[in-house]
Amino acid sequence: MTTSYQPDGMSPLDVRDVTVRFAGLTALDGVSFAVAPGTVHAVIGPNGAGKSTFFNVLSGVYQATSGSVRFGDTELTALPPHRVAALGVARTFQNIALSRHLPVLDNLMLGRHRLTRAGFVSSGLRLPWARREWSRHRERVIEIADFVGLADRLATPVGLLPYGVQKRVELARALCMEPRLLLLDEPVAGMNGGERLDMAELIIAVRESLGISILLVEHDMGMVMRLADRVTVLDFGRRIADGTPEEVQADPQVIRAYLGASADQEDM
Ligand SMILES: Nc1ncnc2c1ncn2[C@@H]1O[C@H](COP(=O)(O)OP(=O)(O)OP(=O)(O)O)[C@@H](O)[C@H]1O
Repeated sequence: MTTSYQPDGMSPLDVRDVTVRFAGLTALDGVSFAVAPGTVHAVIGPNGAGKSTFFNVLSGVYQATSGSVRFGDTELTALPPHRVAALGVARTFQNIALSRHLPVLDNLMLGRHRLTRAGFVSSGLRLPWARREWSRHRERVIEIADFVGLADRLATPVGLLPYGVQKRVELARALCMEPRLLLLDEPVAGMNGGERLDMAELIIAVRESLGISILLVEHDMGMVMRLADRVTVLDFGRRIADGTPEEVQADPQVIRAYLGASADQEDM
């Protein structure tokens, strides 16, 4: 399971030998793995393992010290965040990054911005073509809101919604970018049990109905085991395992590094 990396030639994402160093600290150390199209791939590991650093490299926020990340035919590592987004890589954040005072609909329309011709948000809808474009995008946004179960919340300011519903709005906003790859950073953090199950169902629906590949960083192991087709495990910046949830769960190195760490914490 932890044998050296073999490119399969058809992955939407090929990560090869990615290393990230910050002034003397190696946050990622030669990490390689592949995300197969239309799958949910989880990246897990104890605190400080390098998961967020990896997401930041993928979305263009950090530059890798060395290595390559190919999305289809495109090398992502040298691109700034807006260019990565333009290729169809959308991201949600650990902490909700929405405009709390704006209604759900407006937040979702902002997610559409990169797909517009001249930016209807800034053009103020003065021109007829801008109005037509706005209507077309609004229709699609309403479809997406319906898909994620937000159709009756479109006029509500985001800040007034329960936390679990706000996380749903964030996912919907990412979908409004019509991504090919969705990066979900701890999508159920801070949620109660019912909200977690709802979010798990929604993530499965996104994969099955929309065929979008999903890369997931998540601490909730139950969630990872339920959702992921494949799991990559990091520890101190190194890949220590890569396989199906069952394979990874049974891997002694993973038990020691990750599950062992949480068992220690429970004992404390
Ligand atoms: N901008 C930065 N400058 C310096 N060190 C950093 C920076 N970002 C991350 N690190 C360090 O890199 C290592 C990996 O951190 P990272 O946040 O990627 O881990 P993580 O697996 O996401 O952890 P957590 O589960 O706690 O979010 C840590 O030692 C962290 O302190």
